[in-house]
Amino acid sequence: MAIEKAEVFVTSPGRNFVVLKITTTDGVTGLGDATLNGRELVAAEYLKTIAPSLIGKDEDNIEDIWQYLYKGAYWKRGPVTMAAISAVDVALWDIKGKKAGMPVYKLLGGASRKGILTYAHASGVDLPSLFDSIDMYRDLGFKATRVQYALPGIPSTYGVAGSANAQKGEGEKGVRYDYEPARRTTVPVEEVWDARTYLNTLPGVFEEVRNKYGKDLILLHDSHHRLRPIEAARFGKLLEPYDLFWMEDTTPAEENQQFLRIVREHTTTPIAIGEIINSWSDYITLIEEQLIDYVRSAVTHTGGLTHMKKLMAFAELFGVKSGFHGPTDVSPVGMAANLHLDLAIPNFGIQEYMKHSDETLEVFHTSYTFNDGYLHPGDKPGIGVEFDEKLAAKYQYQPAPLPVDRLLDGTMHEW
Ligand SMILES: O=NC(=O)[C@@H](O)[C@H](O)[C@H](O)CO
Ligand SMILES: [Co+2]
Repeated sequence: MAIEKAEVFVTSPGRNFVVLKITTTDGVTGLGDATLNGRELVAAEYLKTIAPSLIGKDEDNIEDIWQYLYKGAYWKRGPVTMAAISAVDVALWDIKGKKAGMPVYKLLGGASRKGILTYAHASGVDLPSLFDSIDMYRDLGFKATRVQYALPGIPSTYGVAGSANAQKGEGEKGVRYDYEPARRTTVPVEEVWDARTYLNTLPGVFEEVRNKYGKDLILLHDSHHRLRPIEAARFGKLLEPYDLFWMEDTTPAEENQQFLRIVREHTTTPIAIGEIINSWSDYITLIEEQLIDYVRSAVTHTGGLTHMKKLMAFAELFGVKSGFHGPTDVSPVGMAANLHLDLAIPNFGIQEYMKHSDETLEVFHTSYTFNDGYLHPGDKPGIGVEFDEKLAAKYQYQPAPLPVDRLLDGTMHEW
C-alpha cells in the first residue's frame, strides 16, 4: 500500500510527450501527462527531481501528496511545476480508480451528462478551403467548430492548416489537417502578426460562414493572446452579429487580468481564457468579476484533477463553465483526464478535441470514444489509457519549440 516506482518517459510518436508511470507495491500502475509543448525536457527533469520524494508514500493520499508537492516546492506555481504536479495527481487518480474498479469520473461524483460536446479545428487559407474544412468536420459529426483563417500578406497564421506550419493527417474519413505549431527545429520559427489586417479580415470571414451554414453551427474563434484590450473590445463587438460560442484568448489575461474589464464592458461575445494559466490564483479576478465565461485550462497543465475540480467548483459559483484545452500536445492521458472531469462537473461547457495521429495512438491505447460530435471517457477502471513503453522507446525525443511572433515592424509580440 505504497508508491514503489515513479518512472518518467519522453517519447515522440508524431510529436513529443512526457509520461509519468507510478507503480505501487501491489503492482497497480497509474499514468500521468506532463507534456509542455516545446518545454518537454524541462517538465521531465522536474518530475525526475521530485520522483524520489514519492517513493513510500501511500498512493491513496492524493490530496496530501498534492499539498506536499505544491507547498513543498517552495518556488510555487508556474507551467513546469504545475504540469509535474498534474502528472502525479492524474496518475494517483488512475490508480485509485483501478483499485476501486471504477472509471475516475465515478470517483469525481459520477456522470452529470450523457456525453461531452466537442469542437474541431477548422481553418482555411481562403473561403473554399475553409468551407472544405468545416464540411469535413461536420461530416465527422462535429456540432461545433473553431474557425481560423489566413491573413492576407502574412506568410503563416496561428491555427491555419495548409499554411506553412501545418501537418496533414489522415482522419477517419478522408484527409484532415492537424494543426501542430511546434516544428522540429532547434530554434523557434519566427512568425509575423498584424492586428489591423486581422481586425479587417476576420469579421468578414464569419459573415461568409454564417451566410453559408446559418445559425445552428456552433462557431468559436481563438485570437491566441494577440490583441490589446481595446482591440479585443472592438473585435468582440464586430463579432456580435455572428453569435460565436466564444472568442478565445482575445487579450493576454495572464499579464493583467484587468485587461478583460475593458473587453467585458464593450461586448456580449462570450470570452474564454486560460489555456496558459496553470493555477486557480490566476483566475481569481477573472472569475470573481465574471470577466470570462469559460475556463480554458487543461487538467494536465493546471495541477491535475484535484486542483481543477476545486477551480471548477469556484467557477460554478459565478456561472463560469469549462472549455478545457484539448490540442494534440495534451497527450491521450491528459485528454482522458479532461474527459473524466468534463463528465462529472455540473458546469461543463465544451471540450476542444484535436484527434491524435495514428502514430500517437499506437503508443497510447485509449478507451475514450467519439460519437456524433460527443466524447465519452469510457468505463474502464481508472482513466482508461494504456501506454506501450516498448513501442514508445522507438520514438526518440526531437527538439520542437513553438514559434515566436513579431509585429510587422519587428517588435516582439505574443505568439
Ligand atoms: O486553443 N488551442 C490552442 O491555442 C493550441 O493550439 C495551442 O496553440 C497549442 O496547444 C500550443 O502548444
Ligand atoms: Co487557444
